[in-house]
Amino acid sequence: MTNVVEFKRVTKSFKNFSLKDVSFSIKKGYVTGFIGANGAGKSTTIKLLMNLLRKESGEITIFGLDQDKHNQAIKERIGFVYDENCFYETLSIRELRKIIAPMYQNWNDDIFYKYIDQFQLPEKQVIKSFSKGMKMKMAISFAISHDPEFIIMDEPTSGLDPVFRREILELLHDIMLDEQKTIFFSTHITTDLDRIADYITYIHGGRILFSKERDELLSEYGIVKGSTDLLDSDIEKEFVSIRKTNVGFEALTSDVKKSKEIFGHEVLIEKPTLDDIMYYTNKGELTCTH
Ligand SMILES: Nc1ncnc2c1ncn2[C@@H]1O[C@H](COP(=O)(O)OP(=O)(O)OP(=O)(O)O)[C@@H](O)[C@H]1O
Repeated sequence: MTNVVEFKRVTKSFKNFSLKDVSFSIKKGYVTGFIGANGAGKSTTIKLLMNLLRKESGEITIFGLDQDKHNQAIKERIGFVYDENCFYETLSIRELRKIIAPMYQNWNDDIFYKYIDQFQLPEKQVIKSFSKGMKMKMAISFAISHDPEFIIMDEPTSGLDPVFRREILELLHDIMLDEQKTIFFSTHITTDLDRIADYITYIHGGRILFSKERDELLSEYGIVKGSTDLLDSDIEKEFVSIRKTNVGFEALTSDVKKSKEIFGHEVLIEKPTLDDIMYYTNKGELTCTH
């Protein structure tokens, strides 16, 4: 399987935060959801990917090309949607199109107007009068009209109501009907990923905790529930993290098979949600590092 992106041991430090040896890849032809808590390093990673920030060490290749040597050629093939609106707000869509379209060799007005019409965006109205949802739809329309093969989005659904979110996810779904396209997007809303993501990359405290196929992740991990009498210190080490209450324990395992071997039918093992995996993994990390 081809990788569109490879991060190899990338580091970047700010005064109070650093990305530490970040390595992961993004598979061609799939949707990868990028999850992590507030301040985990998602936007920083995306800015590094877009070459908007300089890395301190490591290597980033996109389409097999070195990011620094082929910056312009790479940008032609990427559509980028950023969470903060960087469009000039006193312009209208029509005026902005005149500025943005000539920047791309492959700009395609048929694609652009298809989405402007589909989203019912007013072409002549100033952008500052748009709602958050309209701005996001507009940003996506601009980002995909040069027919990019790789689309990167920083929190495209954040702050949008469920109807807008569903529309954005349907648009992403449409884009993915072309099997050559790849999407990488960050989000806090893990239920959005249930609808669309094939792979999940999880960042926590500037480190990638896992980057895996979603179905594989959800079948390897499980929530184990049982009586605390079943636990001892060795068994507890088998879990990512554990929560004890006065009625028993609840824990996340990253190896359902092994938990079944250990406990047999004495526990209940449930399928986790991505939120469960994030919650228990965060908890485990905190237990290990503090
Ligand atoms: N230019 C900068 N200078 C100093 N610190 C920065 C800078 N950019 C980001 N940071 C810090 O790096 C950390 C990670 O920020 P980042 O925006 O990557 O997180 P995030 O995962 O995208 O969070 P959120 O989900 O809240 O948007 C934060 O603590 C932030 O304050």
